[in-house]
Amino acid sequence: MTIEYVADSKLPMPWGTFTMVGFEDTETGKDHIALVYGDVSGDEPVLARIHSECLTGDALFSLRCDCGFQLQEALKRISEAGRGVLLYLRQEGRGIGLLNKIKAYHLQDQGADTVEANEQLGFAADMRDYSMCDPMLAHLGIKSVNLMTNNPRKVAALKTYGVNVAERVPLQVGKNSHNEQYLATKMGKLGHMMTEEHFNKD
Ligand SMILES: Nc1nc2c(ncn2[C@@H]2O[C@H](COP(=O)(O)OP(=O)(O)OP(=O)(O)O)[C@@H](O)[C@H]2O)c(=O)[nH]1
Ligand SMILES: [Zn+2]
Repeated sequence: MTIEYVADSKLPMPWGTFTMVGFEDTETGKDHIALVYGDVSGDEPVLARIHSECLTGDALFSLRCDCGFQLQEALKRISEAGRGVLLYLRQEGRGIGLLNKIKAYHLQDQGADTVEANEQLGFAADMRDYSMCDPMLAHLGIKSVNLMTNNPRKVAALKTYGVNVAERVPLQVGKNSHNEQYLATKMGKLGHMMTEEHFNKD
């Protein structure tokens, strides 16, 4: 994995003006971005979201998942905290790509759950790679993070790639009648930590 900084610019958003930093993985040609808010230098852990691309949820308002809601909530919390970072990783569909995710959704329309659908297509339940995160954070001068996620396996994977996760911060938003089953499968089969009380509060 070779991550190279390419360019940065301002990105005004509804929650404030972030700095968008573009990186390229020169081995795969994939691009990834960091959205940085405030001063993220120093020893104090930085509030962070490591978000995997979900075109349908993040950009197209899909209610099949919770991704878009989590993206917005994370950006809002970062701006409220005054400092933070969101890494937006281009690994759509837990790493299987957009077209395979549509195939997986088709299987889910016929009754499979999110894990079974991946398996029926010949993929593991989660094909994501987090090796780009530590070099991206290092480039930004971030030493440790308080990570917004419900996924303890993501925390464990990040630690094996050298990311210093000081704390896991729950990020439960966006539950609706279309994604109830999907969220239940994430809890039952993928180990996500979510509680009814948390959803009720959001
Ligand atoms: N293969 C597949 N990918 C999906 C599906 N629904 C969402 N995704 C992808 O899942 C990724 C987000 O992962 P999630 O499992 O929702 O959540 P997480 O990032 O592991 O955990 P959190 O940090 O708590 O959000 C994005 O890349 C989505 O495109 C699905 O049904 N099948
Ligand atoms: Zn999604």
